[in-house]
This record gives sequence, structure tokens and C-alpha cells, in this order.
Amino acid sequence: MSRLPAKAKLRLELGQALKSFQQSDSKFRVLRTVHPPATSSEATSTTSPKTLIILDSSFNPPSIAHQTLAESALKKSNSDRFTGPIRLLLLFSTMNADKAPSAASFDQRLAMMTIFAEDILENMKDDSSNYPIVPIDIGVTTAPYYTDKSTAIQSEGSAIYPDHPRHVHLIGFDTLTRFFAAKYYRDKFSPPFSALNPYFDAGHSLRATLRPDDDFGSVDSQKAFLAKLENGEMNQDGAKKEWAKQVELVPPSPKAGVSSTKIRKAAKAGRFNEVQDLCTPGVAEWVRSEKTYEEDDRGAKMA
Ligand SMILES: Nc1ncnc2c1ncn2[C@@H]1O[C@H](COP(=O)(O)OP(=O)(O)OP(=O)(O)O)[C@@H](O)[C@H]1O
Ligand SMILES: NC(=O)c1ccc[n+]([C@@H]2O[C@H](COP(=O)(O)O)[C@@H](O)[C@H]2O)c1
Repeated sequence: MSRLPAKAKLRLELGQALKSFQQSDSKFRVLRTVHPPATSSEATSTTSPKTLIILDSSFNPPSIAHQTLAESALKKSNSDRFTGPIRLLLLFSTMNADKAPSAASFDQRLAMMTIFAEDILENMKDDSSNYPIVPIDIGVTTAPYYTDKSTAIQSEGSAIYPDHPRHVHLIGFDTLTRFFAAKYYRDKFSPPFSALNPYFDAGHSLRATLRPDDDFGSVDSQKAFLAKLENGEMNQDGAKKEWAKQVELVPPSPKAGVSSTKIRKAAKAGRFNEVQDLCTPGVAEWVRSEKTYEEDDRGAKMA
């Protein structure tokens, strides 16, 4: 293995770790931790977090919009309100609630997540007065829903997160509407939103970034969606209006128009300048050199 080029080695190691996870009954596992440059990995790996910031995504591929979600949450002026120590978890679901697995293979996505984590840490290092030093975990889960993801992390992540940290899931507005969509819970829960009680009772929260778009609607209509929770209009399905206090709405970032779909399409068409604009440097280099989307740029949400 030692003679393999670095990228092939990374894929192989992550592929093997993923296979071992998939062959187990586990629902959550951290496969790797990326440590901030120039800090002792021992020091950061033994820091048990009280707040776990989680970016769950298909990472197909990681984009600068994902980078903004993570960095904005970590920025000291925003993260000061979280109880420290803080840790960031990049989480990949092997089972997505709405998408068929396609385009980049799972070992490639895990490799891109690792490179993305290194890019984020490098970027934050350059602005260290504004960002805390945090390790970034690369994790996998089989759970497609946020409530189940958090339950799996609580029960199976207790060795790496022994202090039972509060979870802050970073999501975009499109995902907020799916978090609060009764159709996902109706089969097993009556009323459907009673499925969310354990999540909010545990003190977990959501940091939802507005994402104005032709498909997702204007900023005002997106704010109006959360107002329905606040006003009790979702109570008939079992929601509680006080949950709104655990949902932070974040103004859209200048990267609001960026999506992984755009990157896959640009890569397939060979527009690598565009890929470079939409990805962090290491990820853009990976997509180009590994020809990640040369054959297949699918990965759109299923109907
Ligand atoms: N530009 C953006 N603004 C706000 N949130 C975003 C943005 N891009 C992604 N997100 C959020 O990041 C999370 C993970 O994103 P996801 O992997 O679905 O990316 P995507 O770009 O929407 O993917 P795809 O284009 O493949 O559907 C989701 O909660 C999504 O809403
Ligand atoms: N109700 C829910 O918890 C719910 C609904 C739809 C998608 N999801 C998850 O949101 C994450 C992001 O989804 P997309 O990659 O489809 O944007 C995925 O892990 C997906 O499985 C969760």
C-alpha cells in the first residue's frame, strides 16, 4: 500500500473503513479525523466536545456553499454562543432520504470530504483570530433522517463524544422544509411530528441558511415557512411552537446560487474554471485529476 500514490491510498483506506462499517450493524462511525495544521493531533483528538456542529451532505462534490455553511457556524462571532469545546462533523449518509446513489462512488466522496476538511482548516488558519481551532471528523451513517442520525451519533459515538454534546445540524432552507415535512414520519409516527420530540428534547438545534432560488422561493416566503412553526400552524401534525427557538435562520450567503449539481455539470462538460470557482482548491483539483464526473453527472433528487 505504501507505494500507492497519495490519492489512491486515501481512497483505498477510506474504502476499506467504509466496507468494515457497512459489514457491521453500526448506524454511525467516525472513519477519520482531520486535525488543524500545526496542532498536536493528540491534543485535539482528546478534546471532548460539548457542541457538535454537523454538516450532513451527499458531498457530490463538496462545494464552496458547504464551506460557507461550516465556516459561518464556526466563526467566533457566531459560535461563541455554543458551549465549547466545539467540534465539526462532516457526515455522509449511505442511505439518502430522496436520492438514488449515483455519480461519484462513496470512497471518492469520503476522500473529497477529507480534502475538503483540510481545505477548510487551511482557510481558517489564515484567519485564526476569527475561528476556533477545531478538529474535523469524517463520519458515516446509515440513517437518512436527522432525528435518526442524531440518535445514532448519541448511542454509537459515545466513545469519541463522551460528554453527550448538543448537535447543531447545518442545513439549507430546502432541507428545512424536508425536516418539517410530515410525509417522512407518517408511516411510523402519529401525529407525524412526534418523531421530532427526542431531537428537540435533547437540546439539539438546526442552523438553517436561507437559499432563495426559483425552485425554493424568495427570502420572505422562506421566513414565512418558519413563521408557521412559530405560530403553531404545524401543531395539528404534532409540532410544538417552542421548537422554533431551536431553529436559527441565517441570511443567504453570497454563495446562495452554488450547488453540487452545478459542479457536476461543469465537470462533465470540461468547464474546469467553473469547477475551480465553485469548489475549494483541493476538491477542484481532485475532481479534475480523478475525472470524477467525466462519465456520470447524475445525483439529482428523486421525484
Ligand atoms: N447554496 C446553498 N445555500 C444554502 N444551503 C446549501 C447550499 N448548498 C447546499 N446547501 C445545504 O447543504 C446541505 C447539503 O447539501 P447537498 O449535499 O444537498 O448539496 P446540494 O448542492 O443541494 O446538492 P445537489 O445539487 O446534489 O442536490 C443541505 O442541507 C443543503 O440545503
Ligand atoms: N426529514 C428528514 O430528516 C430528511 C428529509 C429529507 C432529506 N434528509 C436528509 O438530508 C440530507 C441532505 O439531503 P439532500 O442531499 O437530498 O439535499 C440527506 O442526508 C438526506 O437523507 C432528511
